[in-house]
Amino acid sequence: MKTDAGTVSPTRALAATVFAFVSAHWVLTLVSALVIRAAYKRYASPLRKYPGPFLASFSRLWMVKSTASGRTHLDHIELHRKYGPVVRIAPNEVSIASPEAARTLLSAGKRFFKTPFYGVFPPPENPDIFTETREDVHATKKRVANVPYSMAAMQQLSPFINDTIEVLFKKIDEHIDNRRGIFDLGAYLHYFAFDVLGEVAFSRSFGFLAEGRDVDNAIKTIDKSQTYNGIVGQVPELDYLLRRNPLWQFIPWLSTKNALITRMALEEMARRQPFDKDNAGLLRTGDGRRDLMASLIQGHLKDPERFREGDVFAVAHGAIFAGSDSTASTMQSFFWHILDSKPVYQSIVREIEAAVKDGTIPATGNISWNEAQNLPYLQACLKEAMRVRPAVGLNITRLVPPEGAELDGIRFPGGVSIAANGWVLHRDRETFGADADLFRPERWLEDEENAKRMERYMFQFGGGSHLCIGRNLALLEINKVVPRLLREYRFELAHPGQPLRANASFFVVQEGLEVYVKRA
Ligand code: HEM
Repeated sequence: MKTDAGTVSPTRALAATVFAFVSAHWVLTLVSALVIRAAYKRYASPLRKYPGPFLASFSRLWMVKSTASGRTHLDHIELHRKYGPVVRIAPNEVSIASPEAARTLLSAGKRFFKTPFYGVFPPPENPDIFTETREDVHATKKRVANVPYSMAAMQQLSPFINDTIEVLFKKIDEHIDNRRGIFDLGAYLHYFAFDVLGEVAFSRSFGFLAEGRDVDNAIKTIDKSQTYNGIVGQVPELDYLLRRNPLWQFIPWLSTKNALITRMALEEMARRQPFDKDNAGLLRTGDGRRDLMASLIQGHLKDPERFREGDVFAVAHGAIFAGSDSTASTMQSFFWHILDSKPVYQSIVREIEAAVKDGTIPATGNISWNEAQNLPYLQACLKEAMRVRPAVGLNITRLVPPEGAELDGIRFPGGVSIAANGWVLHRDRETFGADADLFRPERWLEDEENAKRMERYMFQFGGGSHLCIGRNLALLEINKVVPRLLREYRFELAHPGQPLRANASFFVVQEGLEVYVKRA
């Protein structure tokens, strides 16, 4: 364009030249822009001093790739062995290996808040206790939910667990009586954990045990959804293009709206309407049992403004997602480890037999929580299984508060993400000993003081204000079913020495725990 005087303005001339260059060399321009952006991310960040994979220093691709591989827990162990205690795993994120640092990171009141990773877990429009990232809202919801999740309340749920144990034992007996050979104990423990939660949450069994299969592919659907959450959670903005995109629901195999578990939760919500003080607790059979949904409805009736109807649904429904794969994975790890080592298995069987003989545990029928606590070797094996194979395989990630913070002597700037992975933390040799990689239950029994110290650095249930709300239920369930299985049956691995197949979506979902089983 010409000026009044008929000459071209220098600015316009420059713009025209740049435009012409970009049009002619757009590939080169795009590549250069990406390189500059990557270099900026790599070098301008205060995290540049920390080592890590090259890809991770300028993009989140390393995290996406590692999560998609299903073995991110193992990747993180390798990373820390290679690079040391603080590793840069994304431009704005480091992973830490120090259990002391992790304790501070997860402590209540230190203001390390959840990252947007959690916002990807459904339903984003109505977060539950796990997915809520606003700390004040989370605290309100958790206060209400803490009541039905307390150990006292859980003890009242024992009859639900007992009923489910009976179904499991009937299936094992049928298997033995019909001489069916290899028994997929891992799958049945998975069905058991899901059915217990159906009973506990809605007074309804999902029927996995009774049918001996994944009815309606419900478990697969949850696992697929968790895989999506884990991967997309690494780049949460992508969720707007994918699951939060209105077109997503038209892709039938991706939508979870009609999944068995969601359908059941919705049916139960509808069946219990209208919520009122008289009937909220005692709905199913008039036998006085109060399930989780009933207790949450009571919480809602007490404070309808702060714990809304939608929260009742979200928390009860979320319990199935948070509590089933996690509990199943823990039991599978426990069984695999004790069966993989003949001396360990023999010690545990000896302990159970002696406990029956001296009346510590009953010879038949249910075993109570308190009775199971009197089996120290079994308890040590359980703790050790949760140490070497914690059920959560992905990182637990928190944001450093804006003013920055110190973790185990290292100062981190505000706004960066800090990741802690249980598989890494639980292998810390200073805390757990030079043989921390090994499954060795005796470490919990050798020295009481040391056992207490190790206990402080166990993260299988997370920590601080986000400590797992379902841990009492999970531990109760495990302590009721595991000693009873060990008392009544004898197991042998069908494929000795073959490790479990493990895929970390959020939880480490495991397969391959196949055994020969006979009556004790
Ligand atoms: C052995 C079984 C279980 C393990 C290993 C486990 C593990 C964990 C871990 C590590 C966290 C913290 C996650 C984080 O901060 O990112 C967590 C949180 C949570 N878990 Fe569990 N869990 C188990 C069973 C259950 C059960 C049975 C339920 C419910 C019925 C449950 C419900 C929850 C909820 C709602 C949260 C979020 C707590 C919060 O943020 O305040 N979990 N769990």
